[in-house]
Amino acid sequence: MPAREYAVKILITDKIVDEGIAILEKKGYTVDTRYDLTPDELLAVAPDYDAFIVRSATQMTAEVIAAAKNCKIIGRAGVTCDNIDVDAATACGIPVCNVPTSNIVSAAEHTMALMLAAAREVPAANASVHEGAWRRDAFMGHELFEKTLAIFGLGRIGGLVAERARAFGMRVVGYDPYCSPSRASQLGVALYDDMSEVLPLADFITVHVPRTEETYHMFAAEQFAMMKDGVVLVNTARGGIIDEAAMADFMAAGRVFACGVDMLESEPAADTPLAEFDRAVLTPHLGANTEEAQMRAGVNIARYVANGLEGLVVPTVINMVADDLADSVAKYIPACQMCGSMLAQLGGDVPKTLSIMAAGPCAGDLQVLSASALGGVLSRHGQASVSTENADASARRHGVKMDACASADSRGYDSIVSMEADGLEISVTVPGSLHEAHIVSILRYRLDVVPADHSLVFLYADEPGQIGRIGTILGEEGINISTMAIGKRAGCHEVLVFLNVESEAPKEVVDRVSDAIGATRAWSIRL
Ligand SMILES: NC(=O)C1=CN([C@@H]2O[C@H](COP(=O)(O)OP(=O)(O)OC[C@H]3O[C@@H](n4cnc5c(N)ncnc54)[C@H](O)[C@@H]3O)[C@@H](O)[C@H]2O)C=CC1
Ligand SMILES: O=C(O)C(=O)COP(=O)(O)O
Repeated sequence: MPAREYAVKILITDKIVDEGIAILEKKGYTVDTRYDLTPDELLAVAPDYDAFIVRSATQMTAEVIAAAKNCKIIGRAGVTCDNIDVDAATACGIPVCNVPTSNIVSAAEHTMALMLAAAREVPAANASVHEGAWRRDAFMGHELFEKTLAIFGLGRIGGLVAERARAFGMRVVGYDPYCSPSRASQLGVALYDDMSEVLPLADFITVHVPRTEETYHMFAAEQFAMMKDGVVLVNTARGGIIDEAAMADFMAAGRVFACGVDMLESEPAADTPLAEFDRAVLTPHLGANTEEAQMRAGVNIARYVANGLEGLVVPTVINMVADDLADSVAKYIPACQMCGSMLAQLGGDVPKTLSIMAAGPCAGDLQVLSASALGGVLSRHGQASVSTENADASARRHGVKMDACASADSRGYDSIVSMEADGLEISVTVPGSLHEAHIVSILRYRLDVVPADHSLVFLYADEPGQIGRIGTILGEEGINISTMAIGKRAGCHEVLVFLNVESEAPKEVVDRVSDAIGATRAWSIRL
C-alpha cells in the first residue's frame, strides 16, 4: 500500500458485515459507520470522506456527491445502484462499483418463497393458527407443478428463478428484449418478443427487470386485463414496476389470486393499497437479507473499495471516469479489465502478445480498450493502473507486444470486444445500459456468462454425467455453484464448462474434479 500522509476515511451509511469493516480497518483506513444519518447530516459530513459504502437506503444524490470533494470511490454493497446518482459521480470522475452477484441467489430464493407463500396463503393461514383458529377449508391453494411461469427480465436473478421453477416442474416462458435466444434456451425458457403474448399464458408472473423509465408501471391496468383469472404475481425487483393501485383493483375483483411483493413503490412503505389483502404477501425489501448474501456483499465491496483507494483494478466499476468518453466505449473499460485479468489467469504468465479487436460503437476508442485490457492483464502481475498515457510504456516494460483494430463484424451484438493473449481468446459484450459484461466466447467456445468473483473453468470430453460429477464433488467440498454455462465449439468433441462459485475452490478440489471428469484443462479464476 502506498505511504499516506493523512488518515484515509471511509464512511459506511448502511449496515454491512463486520468482516467487511475489518478488511478496511486492517489496511489502516479510518472507518466510520453511521447508519442513522439524515440526508442533511450526510451532506454535512460528505466532504470528510475518501470513500463511501452504501446499500439501498442511502440516497447518494448529486448534491451529496458534489459535496464529497475528497471522494475517490463509492461502493454499493449489493446489486442495484439506483440510489446513487451515477451520472453525477461520473461527472465528478468518481468510480461507482457494486457486487453484482452477491445477493442474486438470495433474491431468487426469496422470489420462490413469496411465490409459494402466495400460492398457498401461508401468511394468512399462519396468522389464523396463531390466533387460535383451525380453519382448514379457508385456505385452498394452488400447485406450482405443471403451471406456466412467466419471467419478465431474464438477467442474473430471472435466470436463477427459471432454474428453480423448472425444478418445481413449471413450464417457463419469458419476456426480455435484451436476452439472447441461446441464453433463453440454455435456461429452458420459451422466449417471446411481445409482452402481450406472454401475459395471457401465465398462471404465475415474476418480475426481474431494473426500474427504468421503460419499466415503470410496465404492469398497469391494461396488462392486468390481459392476464389469466387467478394469476399469482411476484415482485422482488423494484417498486413501481407493478402499478400497486391497479393490482389492488384486480385483487379486489378476484382476478388476481394472490401476490408476493418485496419491493413497494415508496420505501419505507408507509401505506400501500395492497396492505388490505390477506393474500398480498408483503416483505420489507428482504431479498438480500441473508447471512450468506450479506457476507459476500460486505466482504467484496470492502475489497473493491480498498482496491479503488489503492489504484488497483476494481472489477465492477459501473461508470466511466473520463469526462469526454462516450458511454458506448466507457462501459467497456471494466469489461476489458476483467477480460484482461481472466486472460492472464488462463495463460498463467504475462503474455508476449495481446491483440484487441473491437466491433460496433465501442470501437470508437481502441486506445482506451487496449489500455484497459492491458491493465487487467498486468493487474495479475503487480501493475494495475494502466492508462492511455502509460499503456505503451507499460507494455514495453512487461514485454507485451500489443495491437488493436476495429472490425466490421460485431457477430450480431451491438458491440463486441475480442481479445487474444498468446493465442488464448475471450470475447465480451456489454448489452444495454446495465454495464454488465457478458463473456460470449472463451478459447473460441461460445457461451453466455457473467463472471462472478470466483469461477472454475474445465475443458473435457462431452459425455453424459459429467456435470453431475462436477456438482457432486463441489457439493461434497462445500462449494456452492451459483451459475453455470456450457460452451461449445464447432467441430470439437470437447466442451468448456464455466461455473460461477460462491467461494474459492482450493487446488486439491479443482484437481479432484479434473480427475473425475478427465478434464484436459482446468482453471480457477478470481476477479
Ligand atoms: N429484492 C432485493 O433485495 C433485490 C432486488 N434486486 C432487483 O432485481 C432485479 C433484477 O436484478 P438482476 O437480475 O441482478 O438484474 P440484471 O441486470 O441481471 O437483469 C435484468 C434483466 O432485465 C432485462 N430487461 C431490462 N429492461 C427490460 C424490459 N423493459 N422488459 C423486459 N426485460 C428487461 C435485462 O435485459 C436483463 O436481462 C433488479 O430490479 C434489481 O434491482 C436485485 C437484488 C436484490
Ligand atoms: O442489491 C440490490 O439491488 C438490493 O435491492 C438489495 O438491497 P440492500 O442491499 O438489501 O439494501
